[in-house]
Amino acid sequence: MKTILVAGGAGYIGSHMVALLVKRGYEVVVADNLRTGHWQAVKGARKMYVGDLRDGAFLHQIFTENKIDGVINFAAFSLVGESVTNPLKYYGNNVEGAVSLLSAMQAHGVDKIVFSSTAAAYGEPEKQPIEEGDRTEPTNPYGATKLAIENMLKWCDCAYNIRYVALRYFNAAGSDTEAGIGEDHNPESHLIPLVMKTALGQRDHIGIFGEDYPTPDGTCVRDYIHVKDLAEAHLLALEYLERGGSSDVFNLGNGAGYSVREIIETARRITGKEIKAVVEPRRGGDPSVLIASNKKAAEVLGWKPVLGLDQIVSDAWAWHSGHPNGYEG
Ligand SMILES: NC(=O)c1ccc[n+]([C@@H]2O[C@H](COP(=O)([O-])OP(=O)(O)OC[C@H]3O[C@@H](n4cnc5c(N)ncnc54)[C@H](O)[C@@H]3O)[C@@H](O)[C@H]2O)c1
Ligand SMILES: O=c1ccn([C@@H]2O[C@H](COP(=O)(O)OP(=O)(O)O[C@H]3O[C@H](CO)[C@@H](O)[C@H](O)[C@H]3O)[C@@H](O)[C@H]2O)c(=O)[nH]1
Repeated sequence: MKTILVAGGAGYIGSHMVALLVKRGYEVVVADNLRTGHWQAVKGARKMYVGDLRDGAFLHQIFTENKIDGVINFAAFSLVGESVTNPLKYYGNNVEGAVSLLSAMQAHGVDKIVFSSTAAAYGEPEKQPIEEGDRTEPTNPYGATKLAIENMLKWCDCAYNIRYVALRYFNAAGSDTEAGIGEDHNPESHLIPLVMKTALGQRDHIGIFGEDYPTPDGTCVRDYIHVKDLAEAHLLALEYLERGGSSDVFNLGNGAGYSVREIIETARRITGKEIKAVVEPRRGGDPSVLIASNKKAAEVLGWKPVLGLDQIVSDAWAWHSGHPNGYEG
């Protein structure tokens, strides 16, 4: 049985990864400092280590006590706006955490890593759908830290033969209703959970950040991808590396775009709630359209997302209506 270290496994996407790995018969070891994660989200892991990736002694203990076959790294700060006002917090956590993790892998002879990158690595896209070879020019420090780590991974492959898959996610959403886990960020900044909180009556309205974009209804268009489809892609990436696959970068998105207004309409239909929406000014740094080409992930990894927008919204609604206070109750 293979043992996988999931760094950031108590977070939103990481906890869904843990649940899938356990379901598919992997032994799972989690490392998380619980800064934004929740211990209650970690289901079925063999061990959970609470500590910081930047702490070399902490990682040395994990790699000494467990025979780790591969690593998946979700641990990062990921609030775009905060990264603009406090870039050192982002370089300090995201890049230093990755340096420390790769150093421990090198020291302990672990040679496979799957890394959470982001569509923010592209910045303002040159064309739609976005392909992996397109220009990468992040427009905020968050995206820049992820791109810096992708570059670092390239050099670590050359120097230490640590092979990697970097996965550039588009907009993750939804939940695993069977495992009883979901999205619980504080503060929450993502559109779908905020729409759910509005449907629950926890917020008076959802703000629509700008309606003067060059899109069909004037609101921003994004590619929403179910967190369970994301987790499946990581598993395929891990299996690809286990087969000897060479280091590479893949987009993970549905390949379809929905506007902010379309998301709110879908949520009204699925929840049966009114969901008041108010147009507000644009949020700085938002590209008008981000849609993934997922062709490369299909061809090389054999990944095909199967859960569309209705499933994403209904699973998000199941989680939020069943856990109105997140993991706290
Ligand atoms: N949510 C999205 O739509 C989205 C899109 C693109 C990329 N991503 C990336 O996916 C990853 C997971 O995102 P998420 O939404 O699940 O975030 P999250 O904040 O819920 O999860 C991150 C986890 O990492 C832990 N962590 C952070 N820094 C750490 C450190 N130094 N040491 C140990 N643990 C640490 C946190 O406590 C948390 O449990 C992140 O790397 C994020 O940048 C997310
Ligand atoms: O209250 C809100 C919140 C968001 N939006 C809009 O909804 C869209 C989606 O926003 P959000 O859910 O915050 O996601 P993004 O800003 O698109 O960023 C996500 O998706 C990116 C890739 O597409 C990743 O890089 C980021 O990590 C991830 O947070 C954007 O157009 C926002 O302007 C609103 O109109 N009102």
